[in-house]
Amino acid sequence: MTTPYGNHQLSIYAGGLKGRRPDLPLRYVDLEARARQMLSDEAYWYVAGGAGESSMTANRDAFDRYRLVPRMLTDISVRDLGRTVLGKRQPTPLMIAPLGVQEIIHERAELAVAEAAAAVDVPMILSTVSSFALEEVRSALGATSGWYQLYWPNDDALATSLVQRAEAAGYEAIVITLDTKMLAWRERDLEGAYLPFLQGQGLANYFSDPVFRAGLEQPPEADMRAAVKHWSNVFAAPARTWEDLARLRAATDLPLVLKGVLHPEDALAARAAGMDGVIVSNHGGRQVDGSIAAIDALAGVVDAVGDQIDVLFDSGIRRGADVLKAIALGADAVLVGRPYAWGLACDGAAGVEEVLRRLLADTDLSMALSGVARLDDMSRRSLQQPLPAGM
Ligand SMILES: Cc1cc2nc3c(=O)[nH]c(=O)nc-3n(C[C@H](O)[C@H](O)[C@H](O)COP(=O)(O)O)c2cc1C
Ligand SMILES: CCCCC(=O)C(=O)O
Repeated sequence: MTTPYGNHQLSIYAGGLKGRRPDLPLRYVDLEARARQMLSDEAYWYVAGGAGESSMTANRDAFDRYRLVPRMLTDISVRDLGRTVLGKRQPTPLMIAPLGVQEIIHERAELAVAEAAAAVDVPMILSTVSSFALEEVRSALGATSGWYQLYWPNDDALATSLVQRAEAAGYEAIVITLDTKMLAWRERDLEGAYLPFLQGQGLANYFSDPVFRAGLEQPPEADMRAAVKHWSNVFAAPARTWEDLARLRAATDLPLVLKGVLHPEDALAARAAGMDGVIVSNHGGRQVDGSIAAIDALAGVVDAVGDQIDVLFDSGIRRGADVLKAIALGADAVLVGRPYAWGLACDGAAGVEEVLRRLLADTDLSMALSGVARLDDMSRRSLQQPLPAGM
């Protein structure tokens, strides 16, 4: 994608102003506040909350300790935000992060997000715990790429079924999320006694799966409680170790990407297990509170495996400079999470689309004003070493 709002000051401001609607504030904090008005307290806190506050806050504070060092008098009149991910060129560095159970945010949930992703041609990673079945969401994406995020169930036949359904539907890669063998101690959700899955929300992929259904005495439509109980038994497998990846590797020809990698040695283990990529992420501070800020883990993982497998990044991307910093440190692409959830809450597909367009415009302008014309030319030379905490 080149120059979303052109090069002339008037067209840049006209482009930005076009999107300036009272129901979709421009600043992140205002957007989140507006979304909060649209949501129940429980749903808002489910999205906004973490496991405690420490790692969520650290994700943002750490970004501020990396500083761009702009260069002057380079030709930035024609720009390219494109990146190559898993061997395929995409027009922007953004991908849609898998966020589960989106029906608590908007009734059209992942279908609305898929339409927005298609409008901006940003590939979407669909969660296993989605509110619409993976086949329907794939259709809503049109020609835009989709990846399928697997919560690796405690039943090999179900895992194989989900992965093969994703492959048949046209998803181009499988993301295996490793950091959620169980949900963390999340005080906000515990306070509200809130777990939407227990009402059957976010379980469309399971309820439509023949292997899952075969494990039930009655279909979910006839006995929801039993179906939810079965889901909680099969959702995850705490005993799984690196050796088990071989069975998933054998179940599909699609590229496999591990999400939730923070330690360079885990990145090396991923490569040794034949994985095609990793996503450096602390799940937006929702799992191990007190874990390293995700951006602080990125350089170590890139240095360990970045020349051999793809390294993606999420957890704390809010504005253009964040995208640039992650790419400069060596990420091939970045996943956008909570910001699009707020766009979805405020205005469905149109809200998500607008949030993505604004983030791209900011990324384009910040890149250009840093003196870089092609995102592929961002490197650690554009960054100051991180400042010590508290500076
Ligand atoms: C409401 C919500 C639901 C999420 N659900 C999933 C999920 O189903 N699968 C997954 O791999 N990650 C899930 N995540 C984590 C995101 O994919 C991503 O790692 C995180 O949102 C990044 O942090 P940020 O949104 O603060 O940038 C979820 C995050 C949120 C906020
Ligand atoms: C049981 C799946 C949880 C979804 C998720 O990953 C999250 O809420 O962070």
